[in-house]
Amino acid sequence: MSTDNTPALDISNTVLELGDGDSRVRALDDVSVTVMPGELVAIVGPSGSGKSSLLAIAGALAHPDSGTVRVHGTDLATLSKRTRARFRLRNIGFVFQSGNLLPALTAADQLRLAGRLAGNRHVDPAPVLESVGMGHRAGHRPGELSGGERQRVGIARALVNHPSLLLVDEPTAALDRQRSHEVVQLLADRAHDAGVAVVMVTHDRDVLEHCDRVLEMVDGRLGIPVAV
Ligand SMILES: Nc1ncnc2c1ncn2[C@@H]1O[C@H](COP(=O)(O)OP(=O)(O)OP(=O)(O)O)[C@@H](O)[C@H]1O
Repeated sequence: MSTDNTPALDISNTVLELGDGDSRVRALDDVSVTVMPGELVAIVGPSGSGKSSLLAIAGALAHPDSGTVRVHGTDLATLSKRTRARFRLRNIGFVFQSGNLLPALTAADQLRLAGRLAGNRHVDPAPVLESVGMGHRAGHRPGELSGGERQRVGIARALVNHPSLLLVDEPTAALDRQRSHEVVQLLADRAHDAGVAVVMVTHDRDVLEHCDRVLEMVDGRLGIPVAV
């Protein structure tokens, strides 16, 4: 049961082990973190420290060996495979490194498809594209867009079903400095204005100033907050 004080994401004492035999790795080692609606939280840390694994369990793409993951009060482990897929489509948005758009679809159709997959047949892409400054590019395919524009369409697609939680993996990897600031400022605005909880993995220390909290992962452990 969720209330206004319910965290958008509540990860508690999770352990995730990957691989077999001698190559078995503890990707997450007793990780706990709570993110409230309206917060933009950055996760930084060295390569292999477990950042993607954290996003994977938060997005119900992987299941921890122990510990719990709650999204807006729902314990993901209590959902059947089918219900979990529907829950993910409706409540969690994903933004990937380079937008991850389908080459053949216009910006508007990327959003319509995301809506339909979540059971939303009557999505109106225009206001969502407008909200990320892409209203004038609704009819363009990814090949006709710049890297920053593609990333914005990717964010619009992730927002089209009004998720309570947005999981963002290296959104600035393909962008120059100015575009990087614009994209992360956009994520901060969505968090603060629409109350979406945003968890962003990044190597880009330049953009941390836009974040409400920065947490560092080292060897599968989530450490103390980093001062920005
Ligand atoms: N499928 C897998 N099988 C075995 N080990 C894995 C698997 N996926 C990841 N790992 C290991 O788990 C650990 C955490 O990986 P993860 O991808 O979460 O790190 P990361 O911080 O996201 O790294 P990067 O910044 O390079 O993307 C690493 O030691 C990695 O080698």
